[in-house]
Amino acid sequence: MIVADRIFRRAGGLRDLSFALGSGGVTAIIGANGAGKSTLLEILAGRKKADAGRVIFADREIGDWDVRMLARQRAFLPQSADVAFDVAVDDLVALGRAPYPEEGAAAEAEAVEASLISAQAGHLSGRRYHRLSGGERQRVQLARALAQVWRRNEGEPRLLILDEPTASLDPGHRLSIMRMLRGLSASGVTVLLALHDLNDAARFADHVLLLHEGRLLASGRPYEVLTPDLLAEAYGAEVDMMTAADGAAVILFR
Ligand SMILES: Nc1ncnc2c1ncn2[C@@H]1O[C@H](COP(=O)(O)OP(=O)(O)OP(=O)(O)O)[C@@H](O)[C@H]1O
Repeated sequence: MIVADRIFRRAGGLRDLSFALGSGGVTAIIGANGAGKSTLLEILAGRKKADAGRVIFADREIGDWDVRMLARQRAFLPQSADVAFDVAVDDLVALGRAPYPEEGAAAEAEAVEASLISAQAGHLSGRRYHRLSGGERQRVQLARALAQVWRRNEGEPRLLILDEPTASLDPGHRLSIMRMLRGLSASGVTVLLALHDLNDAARFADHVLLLHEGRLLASGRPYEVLTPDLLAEAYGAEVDMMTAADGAAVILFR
């Protein structure tokens, strides 16, 4: 679905990053502050250019995509998505439907409502965005990204790129959103997200990419990447690994 081939970018510090991700599944990009996660996601989304290397999305170089066609197949939620003007929640989420100008009002309303519900924000319909809390805003922004790739029929290849989508959420909402993203990935949507919560990466990701100082330090299944040695190298702190009652790995930094 998406291939990064020897990505190099000076501003962002990325050095020789290569990997390939198939369709579906959840991939978590982890790493310390400044490791290059946001820069990498923006390059993969086609919003920033690499100085060298290529990104191939669905068999075509990302820069060769028609802008509207790309917007229908991949959505990107930046780390600090916000809006400068006052706007109604539903209108903000409806911006995600901009790549579908042929769509009627009823279909747009259906997409907006479904996306708000998926993002645990259905009850925020009708509110003004600027009167919401930080976590509520983050869920509405996520709904906008979901609306962008929303389909009545599942199965089409789609890519959702999310930069720390749960950073402002309380534990209950965080878990609900991670479960929802897993469900989406099971229906064929490829989910690629930057995460700081390594326990969520352990529990919900199929694949983990560990960045360290702009390089790919490790890539693989969570149990292959989330090891004490690799985490100590990437984060500069010792970790204890435990196992939760449901068998999930629990990572505790000392
Ligand atoms: N436009 C830019 N020009 C110069 N340096 C940049 C630019 N954008 C990012 N950087 C630098 O590149 C490095 C990687 O930044 P990036 O935002 O990708 O890190 P990150 O892994 O997402 O960090 P965080 O966990 O703090 O969000 C940082 O040192 C940052 O200061």
